[in-house]
Amino acid sequence: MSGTESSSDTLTYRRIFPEHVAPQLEDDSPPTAHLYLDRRSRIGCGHHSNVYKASFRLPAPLETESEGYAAVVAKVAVPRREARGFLNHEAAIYDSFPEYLSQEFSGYALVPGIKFPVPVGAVVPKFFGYYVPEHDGYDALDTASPSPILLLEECGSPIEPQNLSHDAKAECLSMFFRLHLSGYLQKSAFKKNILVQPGPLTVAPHKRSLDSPSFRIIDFGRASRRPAKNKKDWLDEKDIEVKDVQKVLRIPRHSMC
Ligand SMILES: Nc1ncnc2c1ncn2[C@@H]1O[C@H](COP(=O)(O)OP(=O)(O)OP(=O)(O)O)[C@@H](O)[C@H]1O
Repeated sequence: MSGTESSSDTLTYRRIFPEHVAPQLEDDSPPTAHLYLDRRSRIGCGHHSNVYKASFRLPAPLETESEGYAAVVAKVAVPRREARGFLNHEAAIYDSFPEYLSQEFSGYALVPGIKFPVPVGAVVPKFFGYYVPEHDGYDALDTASPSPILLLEECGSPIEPQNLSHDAKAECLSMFFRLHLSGYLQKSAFKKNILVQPGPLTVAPHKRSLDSPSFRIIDFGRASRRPAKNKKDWLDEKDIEVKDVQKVLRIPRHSMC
């Protein structure tokens, strides 16, 4: 992959995750994608990273039927070892997520703690890969080198809990239940880590609208996976996370069963 900061500034990166090796092109060259990144397109920042809107041109014909562009966000770590560590960990978590966690609306289901069926669908952004600068002996934690890049689906802006309907809050909470059921704790329950964007309308004209909001949980730099043994601590942490999310969403305790 090559990354462009300005028209005259191109860097080459290689994909670490997903690990699978794409088939070589006929002339034996590796497939190449292009990321068009402009520092002026920053849309978010946290304690450990900056997040930019970017355009990602996929290699053809390997990743898609035809060559195409995807609107993505590029998350890069600030120059601190700890931040690089978080980004590495987050990339491994995204790489391990089952595919259904990033698939759009897929129906209704009963989830623990909620008495009525809730919509189930994507919980996390789609993962477009984790890339490191291409040079010998590259050390992702060495802050003298450019940061690796985590490429994700763009998922809107942070929620404002006071503006959310009852149903929307139930949907956000149920996303955390689905994440937990899939074996993950996010461990950073803040409103800035739940994003909302216009979602697909189920009735004509089927365009995207905030009348049908679409939510995603982001920021998995501190996330943990359910251990095979000694699950007690994990289950306790899960209960704490549910309470934290309820607080963030301003859901009164007595409304849960
Ligand atoms: N997939 C995305 N789509 C749209 N905006 C995003 C996305 N990911 C991150 N952002 C924006 O960037 C901000 C910072 O991202 P994030 O919370 O992942 O950074 P961080 O540095 O890991 O956070 P922390 O402060 O918890 O260390 C988010 O609050 C959000 O506004």
